Amino acid sequence: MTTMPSHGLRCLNSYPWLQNLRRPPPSYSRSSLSSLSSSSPLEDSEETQSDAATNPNTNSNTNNNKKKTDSYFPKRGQTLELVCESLAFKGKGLCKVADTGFVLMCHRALPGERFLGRVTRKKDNYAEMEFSFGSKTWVPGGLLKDKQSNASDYALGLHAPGFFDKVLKAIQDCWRDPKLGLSPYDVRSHVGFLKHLMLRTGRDVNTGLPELMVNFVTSSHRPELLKPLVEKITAIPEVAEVLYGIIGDYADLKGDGSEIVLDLFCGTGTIGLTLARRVKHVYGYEVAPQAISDACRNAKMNNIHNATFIQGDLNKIDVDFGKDFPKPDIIISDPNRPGMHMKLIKYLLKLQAPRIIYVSCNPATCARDLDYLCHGVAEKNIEGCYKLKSLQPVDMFPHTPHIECVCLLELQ
Ligand SMILES: C[S@@+](CC[C@H](N)C(=O)[O-])C[C@H]1O[C@@H](n2cnc3c(N)ncnc32)[C@H](O)[C@@H]1O
Repeated sequence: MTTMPSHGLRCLNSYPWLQNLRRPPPSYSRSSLSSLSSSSPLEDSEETQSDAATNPNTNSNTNNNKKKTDSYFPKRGQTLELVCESLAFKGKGLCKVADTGFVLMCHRALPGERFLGRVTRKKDNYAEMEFSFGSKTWVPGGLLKDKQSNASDYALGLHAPGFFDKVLKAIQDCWRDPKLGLSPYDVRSHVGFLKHLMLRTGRDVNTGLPELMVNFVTSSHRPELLKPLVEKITAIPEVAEVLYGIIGDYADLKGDGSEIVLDLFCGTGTIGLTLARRVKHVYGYEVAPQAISDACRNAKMNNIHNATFIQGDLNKIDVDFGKDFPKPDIIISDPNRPGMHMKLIKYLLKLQAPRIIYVSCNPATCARDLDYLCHGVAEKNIEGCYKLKSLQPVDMFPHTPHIECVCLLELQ
């Protein structure tokens, strides 16, 4: 976990009053996936690779008995022409060398793409590669002569250029202005302010219009320094957010301000706060003290007075948990990658709130927890009592294998 703050700009079309929310950077909101079991897709994909590598379908039987020549096994650093056949674990492209059928795993390759790649890592039976997308005129110097006529065949380019351009241009036009006092962060000296700019895209599900989320990661909490940049960006109409819209729809609030919302793993409180004006009270739980203080600050900045944020470890709840708040009508749960602890699952099954909105960045633990909530835990003699009513994946991390899912569970 890092204490590095980030400054997330949320300009929500449907919540024009809520302009100042902060959200933790991914490094502290999403811990690493540690719970892969032995039957994980990782192992499956490695088996597939090694089978395919020793039995490439282009050469099958005859080659099984024949010793592979040296040229069959790519060397580290070698550049090869590849075709991506399918996606494997973590979204890596399962690719084959065009001539020999040798299998390689490649970050960011998509099925159907033909491209040039360089071998970065070799294991016993397969290799990993990386490749850089660029304009179609990009071909490594040494290969330019040979490949020039085919260069237009290669699928290159990470995202449609131009989509982020307006935001990038607005930021580039002003961040170097000495009057603003902004400096780039230096990783060696740890001096400077601006670390990363994260741009994420989505589409309004109703209108189909593009939307952008802009996240500044900085070395210290100095929102006043970012103000001129934020003002520039908020003038761009596509900067908006869909996740909160889906959660709002799933919450299906009565609108009479009578409901209690429990926001578990609330982080900086963004989800609960988007609902707060239409409910009686929001209670947020979160383990990180700095996130709790950000949540309180977010509430204050947005003049929200019916939200209470409580610091506590949801993996260590005991019989007293729940005494600080009335029975909720709606529970939001947005755990990090390991998902919910069994103690919390048991608590939720006992509490029986009418509706749970489960937000997850890890489909594996999301599926596990939904299964527990719906079907119970047989080995612990616990019965499930929820029904999955709806599930909406949101592409919060375009061009990566990661996906955010919003799930609506209703008490049966
Ligand atoms: C995916 S983020 C949720 C972000 C949040 N919805 C927001 O808007 O900022 C998960 C959050 O769970 C918190 N967390 C992780 N483990 C926890 C635990 N055992 N108990 C309580 N909170 C925890 C993390 O610190 C992080 O803020």
